[in-house]
Amino acid sequence: MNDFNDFYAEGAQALFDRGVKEVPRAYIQPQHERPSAAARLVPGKQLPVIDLSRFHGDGRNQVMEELKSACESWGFFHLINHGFPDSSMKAMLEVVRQFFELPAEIKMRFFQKIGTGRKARYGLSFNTELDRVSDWKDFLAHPCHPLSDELISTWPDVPLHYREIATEYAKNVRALALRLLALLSESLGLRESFIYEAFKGHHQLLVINHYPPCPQPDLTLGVRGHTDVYGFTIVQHDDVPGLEVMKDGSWYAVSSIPNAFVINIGDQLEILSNGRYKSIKHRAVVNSERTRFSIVSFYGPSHDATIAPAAEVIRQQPDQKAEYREILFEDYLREFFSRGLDNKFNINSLKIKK
Ligand SMILES: O=C(O)CCC(=O)C(=O)O
Ligand SMILES: [Fe+2]
Repeated sequence: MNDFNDFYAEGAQALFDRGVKEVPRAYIQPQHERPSAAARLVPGKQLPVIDLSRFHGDGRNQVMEELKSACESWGFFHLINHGFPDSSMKAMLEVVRQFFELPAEIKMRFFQKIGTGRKARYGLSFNTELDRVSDWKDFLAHPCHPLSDELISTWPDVPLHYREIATEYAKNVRALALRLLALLSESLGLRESFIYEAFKGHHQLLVINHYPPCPQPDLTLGVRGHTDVYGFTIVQHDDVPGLEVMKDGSWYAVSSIPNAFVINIGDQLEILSNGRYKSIKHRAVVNSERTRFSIVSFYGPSHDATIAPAAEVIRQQPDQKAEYREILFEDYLREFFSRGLDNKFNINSLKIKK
């Protein structure tokens, strides 16, 4: 085994626990990807904030406009007053902390080198066989829909209340996701149930990212720049900064608002909206002081759904032409998971050439 693989198997948490003072070679990003070599970090500018409670009142039209504009320009927004129980957010973060504190041999019971989106997975990098540079993180991922005893029995049985708390969290995420689906449909001028139906059986994948402190945070990344492949993403952060969003060629650091979620548009909604809504590149940087967690729920089509630009959206556009080819979501996911993070499958391959 070369040292690349040695370090790979070890993972960021183990390196941190061992007290390494230098980031091993396998974690060092090429110059142009490093946080310090990146485009300016633009201070002050912030993601739009959408207040979900205002959809019920007088401000509805205005908030709908804000939602539309956030999805068109940023592809990202903070969501506040979302009705998601605070107790469920707190309990999830706590049980997740406990999971990552478990001894490595217990977490490794769930270890898989490559993801499929179908099985519970403890991972040390996106694709342990193909990534040329590893992420400074470890993570736990598992599907959450359709929720059944059989599905839940495939989730980690440790810590003690993990399954119970994650079940509650998954139900709350789904309830929020269904509200967002209706609002996003309406914001595109589609009937309320349009995206709900387009996603067919629906898929919901939970990914919990754990970023231990890093001795040389300028050399590595928690997650390299990527777009999310599902419909949209619902992210719960703790209070440690790290998420950065690419806009107009610059990286913007996203602040954390207590009890808010960060929502972002994924590739499938970019396709369905014929490019009106943007699946924006983002990444996570790490720091030398504090452990950071993000609890990420990907929501989107079931594997057997075919995603295509919506005819009604195309009709509203000046060119009135589909910009993307349709694709079976299973094929999209297969491409995505079969590559390393360095060579990630890209939505551009579906763009119709003019
Ligand atoms: O940790 C974060 O804030 C972002 C993680 C992320 O982008 C992802 O898991 O897709
Ligand atoms: Fe992401």
